[in-house]
Amino acid sequence: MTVVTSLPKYTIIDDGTQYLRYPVICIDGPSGAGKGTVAWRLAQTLGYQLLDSGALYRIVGLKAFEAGLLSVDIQQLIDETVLLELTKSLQIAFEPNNVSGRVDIIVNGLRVGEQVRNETVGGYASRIAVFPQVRQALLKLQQDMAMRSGLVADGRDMGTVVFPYADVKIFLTASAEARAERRVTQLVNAGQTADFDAILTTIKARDERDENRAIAPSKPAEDALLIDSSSLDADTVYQRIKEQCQTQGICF
Ligand SMILES: Nc1ncnc2c1ncn2[C@@H]1O[C@H](COP(=O)(O)OP(=O)(O)OP(=O)(O)O)[C@@H](O)[C@H]1O
Ligand SMILES: Nc1ccn([C@@H]2O[C@H](COP(=O)(O)O)[C@@H](O)[C@H]2O)c(=O)n1
Repeated sequence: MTVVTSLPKYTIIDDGTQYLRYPVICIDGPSGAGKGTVAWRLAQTLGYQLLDSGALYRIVGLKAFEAGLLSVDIQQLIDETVLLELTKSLQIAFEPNNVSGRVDIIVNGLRVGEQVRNETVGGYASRIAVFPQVRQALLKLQQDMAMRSGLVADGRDMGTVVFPYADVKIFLTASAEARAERRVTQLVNAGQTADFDAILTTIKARDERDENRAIAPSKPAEDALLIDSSSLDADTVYQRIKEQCQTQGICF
């Protein structure tokens, strides 16, 4: 029998104010490390909500591209004020999709297609993710998700910035080569062609941008458990994280 503990807890955040919140499990790490896969399984098993924070940045990146804010020349400056207005104009919601094993993204009432998940949009996301005002505009939406039920949050700065008080923090990584290989398999299984070298180059470029930006860089929280999944299958990763959750008092 699965016993789900999702009781609200009180916690004190910075300014001394007491907030009601539920258990939070953070899974941070680079693209292709397996965060989404394990986050989905944890959320399903525990009956928690799933925050796919990368999807937020992907949506803003895609909309910025469609609005002509992202030039092909990556060095060209982006107008942060315009980007902020665009970000604020987006009403974003998630809905679990049992077929894809990910959340569907609803923007201003319309479901966004799977194109948001491709590597090109991942690149747009990492270009707009460097802007402090954009990150700030997305912060409350993310934190509010922990006010309604238990939460599994997948991203880059879940444990360091968004939920510093989280019950469980995992930094899930894997070598760039292992992650590129997974992407190739994913694309081939979807009937698409895939160039390993091109994917590896793109992954490394995105890692570089995410790890070296001035605000909320991708890095493990001081109290995170580090897991390198390069030679671990997805089930082993899940079991390790489950053990860590149990150690922190989350019941399965
Ligand atoms: N431990 C694992 N071993 C091998 N393949 C894995 C493992 N975990 C996940 N995968 C596969 O690797 C691919 C990428 O996984 P997933 O989408 O979960 O990564 P991610 O970290 O969420 O990436 P992104 O941040 O880009 O969304 C998927 O096809 C998934 O099935
Ligand atoms: N908490 C987060 C999550 C994501 N990003 C940026 O979005 C890009 C896409 O993320 P995926 O997890 O969907 O691959 C990512 O490369 C980051 O640039 C972020 O900054 N913070």
